Amino acid sequence: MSSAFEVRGGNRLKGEIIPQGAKNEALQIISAVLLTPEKVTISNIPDILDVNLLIELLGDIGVKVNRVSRATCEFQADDIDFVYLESPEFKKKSGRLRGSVMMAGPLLARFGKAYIPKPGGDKIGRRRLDTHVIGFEKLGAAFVYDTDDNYFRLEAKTGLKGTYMLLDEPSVTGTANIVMAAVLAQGVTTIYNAACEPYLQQLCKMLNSMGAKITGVGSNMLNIEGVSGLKGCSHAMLPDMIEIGSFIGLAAMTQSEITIKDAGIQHLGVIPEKFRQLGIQLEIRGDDIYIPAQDSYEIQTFIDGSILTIYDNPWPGFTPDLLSIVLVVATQAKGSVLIHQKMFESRLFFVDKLIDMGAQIILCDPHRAAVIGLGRQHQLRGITMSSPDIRAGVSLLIAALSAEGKSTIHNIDQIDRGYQYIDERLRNLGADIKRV
Ligand SMILES: CC(=O)N[C@H]1[C@@H](OP(=O)(O)OP(=O)(O)OC[C@H]2O[C@@H](n3ccc(=O)[nH]c3=O)[C@H](O)[C@@H]2O)O[C@H](CO)[C@@H](O)[C@@H]1O
Ligand SMILES: C=C(OP(=O)(O)O)C(=O)O
Repeated sequence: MSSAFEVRGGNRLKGEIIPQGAKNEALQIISAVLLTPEKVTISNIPDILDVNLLIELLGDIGVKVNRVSRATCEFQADDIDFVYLESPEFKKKSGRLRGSVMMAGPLLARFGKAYIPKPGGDKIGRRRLDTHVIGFEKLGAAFVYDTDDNYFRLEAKTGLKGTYMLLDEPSVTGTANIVMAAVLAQGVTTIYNAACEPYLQQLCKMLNSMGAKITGVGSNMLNIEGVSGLKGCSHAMLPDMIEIGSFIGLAAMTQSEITIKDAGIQHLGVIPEKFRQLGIQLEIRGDDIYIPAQDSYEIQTFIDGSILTIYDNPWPGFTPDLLSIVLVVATQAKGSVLIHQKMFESRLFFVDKLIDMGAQIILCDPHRAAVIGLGRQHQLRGITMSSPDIRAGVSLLIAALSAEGKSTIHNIDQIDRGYQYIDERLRNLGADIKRV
């Protein structure tokens, strides 16, 4: 696969775009197929690197995978290969994505053992697995940590037992992992300070349709009454809220008129409101979001007139995965905003590329960047750059599409791991972008 995008900026885009199925939901849902020997059918699967890699990994460990169409897949986990799970090949491959850690919960629950290699995913700061492992331990599993190759071996010789636990932090993948382990544990598990992103709400909905008994879905206190087995089901992924936020940012930055179709508005939480705080006009039309072409947008201040701060928080707070997008959109707004990325310590360094393009940004420290909007007084300039992580990559792509002249973005595997056919879909809206 080619590894760069060549973009000529400045085109105003126009048209409709349909969001892909949610990447982070897909990684949980596809891991959950390991919980039953029966057939599970999943639809609205995004055709992206991370998800395809997880599906491949499941196939490698013996799950029968039938890709009915690009977006729909049938899985049947009735014959798991534990020898492969301990092999160097598995360690290497599963280390390429973050989502593979969520195979551990289901495997531990159903077979009493699991392995977690050092997970991949974005290099955006420390990403510890303590919440996952301590949660499994509370359910009765023992673990051995191999410090040489960062490998966890987990075992639950006498099965898992339900318990009360208060999580140290509401980890998204950690909560998913513990929930998937607890559904087959003996007795009742209560998880307090649980993450409750729509990804998790969807996972719980799916597990309940398989016969699990989970209550409190959508809150930070989940109650799970263990059952002895789960059956097959069908599940459809929600639209990807991070893609939706990215498209809102794209429309504003390129002064384009775009309709985002079937956006699953009721699941977007504060996302539309954060873009409105940047002065962007959005109209909710049924389940679509219409963004009119806007010559300018002005960042709001707080009620007392002080400078706006946009920061991340666990759901229902604003997702950290959209802060890079908000930051890039602010570079062309009127006014100023402080972007505070609380969760990750290395996610803002990409601003040096935006500064090279002519944006006015002060990186205060690794977590905070002050953006002084250009208010369209001049355009950003195209440059050659490399995408450090998935969301910074898309933010740079948005900057390039709004910039004067040619930009080249390298390391676009980072973008492809989360955004389906992005170049083709942007070309359909009128963007000048090609893979080189
Ligand atoms: C595959 C997947 O689903 N990835 C998502 C998942 O990653 P993931 O599940 O890995 O992220 P976690 O929720 O575990 O936490 C992310 C980081 O934030 C820190 N943290 C977390 C909670 C908190 O209250 N305070 C805090 O500082 C953690 O220490 C960690 O460094 O959730 C992240 C946080 O929404 C998203 O960025 C990732 O896109
Ligand atoms: C950080 C992200 O992904 P991952 O957790 O897979 O690295 C993301 O989706 O923005």
